[in-house]
Parts: sequence; C-alpha cells; structure tokens
Amino acid sequence: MKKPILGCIADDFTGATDLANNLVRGGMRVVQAIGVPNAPLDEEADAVVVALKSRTIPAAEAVAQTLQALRWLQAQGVQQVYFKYCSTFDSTPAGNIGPVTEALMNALGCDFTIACPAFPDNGRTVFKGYLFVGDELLHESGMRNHPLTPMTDSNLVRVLQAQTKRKVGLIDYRSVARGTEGVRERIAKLRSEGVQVAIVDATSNAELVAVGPAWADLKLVTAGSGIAIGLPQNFGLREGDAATAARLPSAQGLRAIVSGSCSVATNGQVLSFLSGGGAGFAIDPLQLAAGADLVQQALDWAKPRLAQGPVLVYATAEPAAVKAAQQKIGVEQAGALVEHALAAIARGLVEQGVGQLVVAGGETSGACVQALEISRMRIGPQIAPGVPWCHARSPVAPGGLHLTLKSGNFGGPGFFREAFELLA
Ligand SMILES: Nc1ncnc2c1ncn2[C@@H]1O[C@H](COP(=O)(O)OP(=O)(O)OP(=O)(O)O)[C@@H](O)[C@H]1O
Ligand SMILES: O=C(O)[C@@H](O)C(=O)CO
Repeated sequence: MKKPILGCIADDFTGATDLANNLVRGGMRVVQAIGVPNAPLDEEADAVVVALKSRTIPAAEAVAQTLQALRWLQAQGVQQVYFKYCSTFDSTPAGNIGPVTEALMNALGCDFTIACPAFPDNGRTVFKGYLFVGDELLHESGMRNHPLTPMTDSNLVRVLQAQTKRKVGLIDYRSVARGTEGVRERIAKLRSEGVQVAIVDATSNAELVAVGPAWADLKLVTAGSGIAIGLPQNFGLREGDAATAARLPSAQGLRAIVSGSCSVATNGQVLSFLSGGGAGFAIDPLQLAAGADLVQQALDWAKPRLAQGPVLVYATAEPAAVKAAQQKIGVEQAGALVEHALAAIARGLVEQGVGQLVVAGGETSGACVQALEISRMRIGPQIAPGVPWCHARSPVAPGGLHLTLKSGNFGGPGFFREAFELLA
C-alpha cells in the first residue's frame, strides 16, 4: 500500500476538515483521523490529517498530544509535517501556536519553518506581517472579543514572538511577488540573521500556488489551510486530480442539520433555511437547564418530517439571547448542556436513518463526532470554501455516513440547501 506523503496535525475538528478540503482541491486523496489512531492506517491516502482539540487547552497538554500525533504520522512514513491552526491565528501569549511549533521543530530536528494563516478564499490575508479578516485588521475584527483567544494585535511577527524563544521574521510581499526564487532568497537571508520561524505575506490563491515549491524542502510547515493549495504540486499531484481525489461513495439515507454555532454566518444560514420553508426545531438552553427532555422531543418531532426533506435542529441564537442564557446558567453550563443535547440528537437522527448530516460549529462538531463514535473520515467535494462533505465510518451507521462539519464563520446564507444539492 502506498504510504501517505503529507502528515497533518490540526488543532480543532472543523479546522482539520478545512485543511483536508484544500488538500483535496490540490489533487490529494485525504483521510482525517479523529484523535490519534491506535492502529496503522489501513487505506490508501496521499495525506492524513489528525484532528485534535488542542487550540485552547494548556500549552503543555497541546504539546503532548501533538507529539503523540507526530509519532503516529512518522510511523505511517510521512515525508513532510503540516501543523494547522486557525486562519485568525487564535492563540494567546501562552500559546498554543508558538509552543506547539517549537516542540515540532525540536522533535523533527528542524531549524526553519513558516507560519502563514492566510486563507484568501475566506478573506484572511497577510500583508507586511499584518493579518486582515476581510477588510478589517485582525484586532479590529470580531476576533478582538473572542472569549478564549481575543486577538488584540494584528502584527503576527509580534504575536508569535511573544509565544516562542525562536526568532521570528517575515517573508514579505516583495519576496512573495517574486515567486519561489524570491522566497528562497528571503529564507536564506532570514536564516543568516538567525530567524527560525517566518510569517509569510499572502493575499491571493495565485501567490500561494506560485510560492508552494519554496516549501518543498521544509520538514515542517505551520499555517491555516490556505497554503495547502500550493503543496500537492510538490508531490507531483495537480488540481486536475481533484475530481478523483474527492470521490466519495454515493449518498444514501435521510437528511438533517444540527446547528450549535451562534456566529453571524450560522444565524444567517438558519434564518435562510427556515424562511425558505425548511422544518426547524429550536433547542432552548434554559429549558434544558430546567430538565426538559428536548432530545426526545426533537427526535419525536423529526421522525414524521424526515421523509419530506432535510430537518434542522438548532440552538443557534442571536447574541442577546445567548448572553441572556449565559447570565442565567453560566457560559460553560449553557455550552455544555447544548452540546450534549445536540450530540444526542445527532446520534438519534442517524439511528432514525439519517445518512447525510450537516453539523454547524466547531465545539458542536466535536461533540457530535464523539457521540457518533467516528474515528475516521474520507474527504470529498467542497460545499463552500473551507467546508467539504466527508464520508465517515460509524458504528451507528453501519453503511457509512455523509457528514459535513462547518466552521461557525464559513459558508454563505444558502449553505444548508447547497450542501444537500451538491450530494444529490
Ligand atoms: N442558545 C445558546 N445559548 C448559549 N450557548 C449556546 C447556544 N447555542 C449554542 N451554544 C453554545 O455555543 C457554543 C458554540 O460553539 P461552536 O464552536 O459550536 O460554534 P462556533 O464558535 O460558531 O464555531 P467555530 O468554533 O467553528 O468558529 C457551543 O458550546 C454551543 O453549545
Ligand atoms: O482556519 C480556519 O479559519 C478554520 O479552519 C478553523 O480553524 C475554524 O476553527
């Protein structure tokens, strides 16, 4: 069996499918493991993505989990390692991007790597080392209010330098504009100055593809999912191979959406689905806290409706409603109650014959994937930038399950319907 050539470690589940999606677009066949597998890979793939939930856990734990993933990937024979974090560089001075990068560099005996969260398809661009989210600088975007990783500085050289002892520098837009040669020259210069990690400017897919060959010699790359579109070419794979790489078994079963994301994008998607006549059941955290059995109620509600088309079960709410619930029952308690209920509902829906399931929200996805006992997924076609369909093995769905894990911020208003249209 051909060994995977690229080994990836992602710091959350939806981020992992985002990365896998871009590798597939570049022509790679990709398998995603949920957590570090305890057995060797038994199917053919060009790249493997190990999905961790290590973004906001204590840095020492993130390092330990990452190194365990690295050892498993090395045992599968990978030639290059890719550490995937968020395109908004979600982290704090304590980590985890810096400490994990350092630990990987130490373990791989690597004295130079890059750090590039750019993801132009979703409006994340880096210019002169400053990260933009759409037209706003990172620290002026909604990320400044993130509950766990508030991003208050857009200068990534400064942000990363605060997290690592290794010297951080910049491969700036002038070098990137000169393509692979320009970048190679810049790397040589930075190395001579003692720089070991370089932020990379990038504002377009064309740039990411053009400079991809410059990363071929690096044992480790660290990035969002953007640079993935330029990597497959280094292994002789091309965009033209993407249709084959993205092939999944044909879709079967009933269709459902489970949404626990409260982002602006997801609120718009839920509204669009409901106002277009879609059937929806709302989960209220206050009722959950009061002991209502909303899981059973939602499943009873869904049963007669599933045959008519996709059903939506959602806790998605506007910021004021979320805040009100959080004030009454606490942020963590509200989150945990909702996640637990949505995960049980996802499992119940699959037991009722759902074979095509959309899950919205990173934490929600983690909870659903666990409830469905999914350990591995193959990555299929892209629904929207950063969001592919996947085909998962699950003991709850012996014939396999088509599943998509949507990052809160990703997808346009019509995402839910577009997702099912793509499979049909
Ligand atoms: N109505 C609600 N009130 C309070 N908390 C809620 C409500 N609905 C969902 N939640 C919780 O909010 C959190 C949403 O996080 P999640 O990661 O799923 O979405 P996201 O942050 O939009 O996605 P991503 O991490 O991909 O950006 C979950 O813990 C969920 O349980
Ligand atoms: O890079 C991104 O923005 C996403 O893949 C992500 O990591 C969401 O949590």
